[in-house]
Amino acid sequence: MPVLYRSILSPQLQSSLTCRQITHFTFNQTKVTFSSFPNYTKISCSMFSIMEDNPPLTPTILESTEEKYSAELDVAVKAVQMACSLCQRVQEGLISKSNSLVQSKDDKSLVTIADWSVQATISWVLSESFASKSVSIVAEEDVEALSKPEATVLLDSVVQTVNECLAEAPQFGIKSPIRPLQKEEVLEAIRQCNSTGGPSGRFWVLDPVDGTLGFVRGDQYAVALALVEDGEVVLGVLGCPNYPLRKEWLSYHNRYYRILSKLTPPRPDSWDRGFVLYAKKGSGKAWMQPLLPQSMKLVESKSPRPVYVSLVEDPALATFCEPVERANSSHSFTAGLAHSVGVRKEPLRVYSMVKYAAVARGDAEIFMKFARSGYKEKIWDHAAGTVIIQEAGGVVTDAGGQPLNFSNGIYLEGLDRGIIACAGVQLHQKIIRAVDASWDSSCL
Ligand SMILES: Nc1ncnc2c1ncn2[C@@H]1O[C@H](COP(=O)(O)OS(=O)(=O)O)[C@@H](OP(=O)(O)O)[C@H]1O
Ligand SMILES: [Mg+2]
Ligand SMILES: [Mg+2]
Ligand SMILES: [Mg+2]
Repeated sequence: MPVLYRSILSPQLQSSLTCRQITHFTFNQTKVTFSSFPNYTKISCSMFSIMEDNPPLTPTILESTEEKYSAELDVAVKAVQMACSLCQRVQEGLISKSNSLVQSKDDKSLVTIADWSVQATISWVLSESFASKSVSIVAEEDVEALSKPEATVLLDSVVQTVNECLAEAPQFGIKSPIRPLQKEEVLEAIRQCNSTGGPSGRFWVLDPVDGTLGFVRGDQYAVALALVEDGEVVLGVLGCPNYPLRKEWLSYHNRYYRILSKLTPPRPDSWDRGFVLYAKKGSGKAWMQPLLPQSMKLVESKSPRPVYVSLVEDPALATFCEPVERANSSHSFTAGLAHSVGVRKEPLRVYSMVKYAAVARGDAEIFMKFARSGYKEKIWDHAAGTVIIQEAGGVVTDAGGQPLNFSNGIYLEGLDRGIIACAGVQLHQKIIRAVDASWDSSCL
């Protein structure tokens, strides 16, 4: 059994080390590094013991990552909190009024004023907060449709929505602009998110509204922001404004359960309805913060708390989640996989990266996505969720067991077949083996 010598860790880490955190180190003879989970080099608690004596050879002393990226994480969480508030307002408006503010893009997917407004707002906040460093952002939306002469009403709505949100910024600890942003400034903020990523340097990755279909249906959606440095996701922030009090509600359509179910609807101020999850790579922790702004009365109950993946290893007790739309992931293939590994529960079909949140929080054990051949997964659909699950103790790879590659532009280049995220290594290995066994006979 390999031995992890406590003395080779920095003093700060020595004192804060817990069993769960140790799963976040990788080990080879003389060096312990924070996990990037290359293949299966991750070692789990059961695979080594902790010794208090001197290390065998001259070890590398680990530095704490506590300080690094703290300023970025702080701003990112606040920006996502603001974005969640913006989205809640727009979603209520969409459901109660009209659909005129929902547009179809060239690929027939949807975009709404919330998508553009969140992108503009977060872009503005990041640029203002890190003015000294040039801020590079990869994001989903562009200004093409918004800049057309016939899009004046749409653009006006976006400008208004952005300004309403920025006016509330101080409640989230962010400075408002000195005057409302003009149309051209809003367009510029959206346009500025034109980075194409890559293997070196630092860039933010933003999906302003992930699961736009869920959003317009009054259901689940997420705001996802990540920071990538030298090809690695170092921060992930995931806002899930509609995440319900009880996990069973995740699979219900919001309006459906509001109208038809006898279940008590989630209270707007309750801890579990809506939150922001976040994690810093290598910290061994993922955190959940309820939605702000904080009501003064609830300040104490609104401090962040850690989340952990589920400890369930028995497939029969595991829940797997997947996209709602068959067009986005093969339900029949995942049903076959689930059956062959012994998963017996019905799949939890949920829009957006809320699926990553469900695994990170321990509400589900597995997330699988197998898009049709030819579809290339985008980095903004996975970056934030990946680091959050990993830091909460889980595993995220492609179907070949390789880590997702965020270093090659806007797509997850080289992705082998699909994405598999699991609470634990054992479940993950079982699914990877099942994919290999059934892939050739699948029609994917
Ligand atoms: N054909 C196809 N195959 C796979 N994936 C696709 C496809 N088309 C789009 N997308 C991306 O899927 C994102 C939505 O994923 P979801 O998990 O929310 O899907 S689902 O609506 O629950 O079915 C969605 O993110 P948003 O556009 O941010 O909503 C897209 O980036
Ligand atoms: Mg989209
Ligand atoms: Mg998306
Ligand atoms: Mg989106």
